[in-house]
Amino acid sequence: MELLKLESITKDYGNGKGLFNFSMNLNKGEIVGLIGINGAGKTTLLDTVSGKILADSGEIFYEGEKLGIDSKCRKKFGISVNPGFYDYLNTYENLKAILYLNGISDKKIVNEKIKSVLKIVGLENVENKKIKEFSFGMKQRLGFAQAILNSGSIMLLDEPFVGLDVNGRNMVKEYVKDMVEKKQMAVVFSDHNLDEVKALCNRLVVIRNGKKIYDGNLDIKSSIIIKVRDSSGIDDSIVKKIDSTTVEVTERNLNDKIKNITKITEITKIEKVINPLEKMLEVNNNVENH
Ligand SMILES: Nc1ncnc2c1ncn2[C@@H]1O[C@H](COP(=O)(O)OP(=O)(O)OP(=O)(O)O)[C@@H](O)[C@H]1O
Repeated sequence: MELLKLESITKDYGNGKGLFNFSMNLNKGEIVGLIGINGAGKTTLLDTVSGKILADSGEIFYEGEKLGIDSKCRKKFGISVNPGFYDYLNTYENLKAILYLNGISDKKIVNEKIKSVLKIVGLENVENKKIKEFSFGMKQRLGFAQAILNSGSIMLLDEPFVGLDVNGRNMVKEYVKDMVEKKQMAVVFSDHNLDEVKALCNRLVVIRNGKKIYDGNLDIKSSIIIKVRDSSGIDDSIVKKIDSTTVEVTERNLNDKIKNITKITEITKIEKVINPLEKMLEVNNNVENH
């Protein structure tokens, strides 16, 4: 079932930076990995959806209902991004503030919820520690605790694994998988690391220069670049012709395709294997560095 639909969201910061005509949907039970290099637009996308920043144009629908693009609307579907902290307050007080903002003030309930979430994120021993004394990894854990307390049917996590040790990363993965399965919620999380993303998500969205360049499953076949004597006679439906002596062949049914090519022309060299996702991120890198 579709929970969220984004239609042509644009947030233009100028100089080609921001988010451009970004559309996607989000269904119950999905864990979407949002991947892109630094500056690709991941945070802008998550902040636009959460209402932290205001988009220039576009539409957001929640369960088919059209919402405005101002932040107040988001409250109704309990979305969470890693929020900021009050540095001079301690762990308990920071989480209490989140619960108060969500209308939960009963002392007993507040206490129970905070104790339970601190146990999940492994911060139960630093309940009274001020955030200004926290390490980066501890802040990431606290950010995840805040996301848990804030989350309703959708959870948005901006680079939740950065700065976390192996235990911390596993804690986030296990919690997310468990919640999505039990509560049928939907999660979108961003990261640069393809392996980390693949280990958690069941759908992948790749963003480059503020635009969506891939949206689909993880089962993306690598392709192989083959140098041939002459590509002119090769059927376009079998391979992708790059130039007169180079073709790109996807790994699926590779042997059959190679047999077909060798019937028509001579293969002179098999050059390299390309993982399309890595290629997308590499190209992105080059573009961003210009
Ligand atoms: N308030 C702003 N004003 C102007 N430009 C901005 C603003 N916020 C972000 N940008 C620019 O928009 C682009 C996208 O930024 P964003 O933070 O969404 O990228 P990101 O994919 O989350 O990057 P990272 O992986 O480094 O967190 C970047 O080039 C960034 O410098």
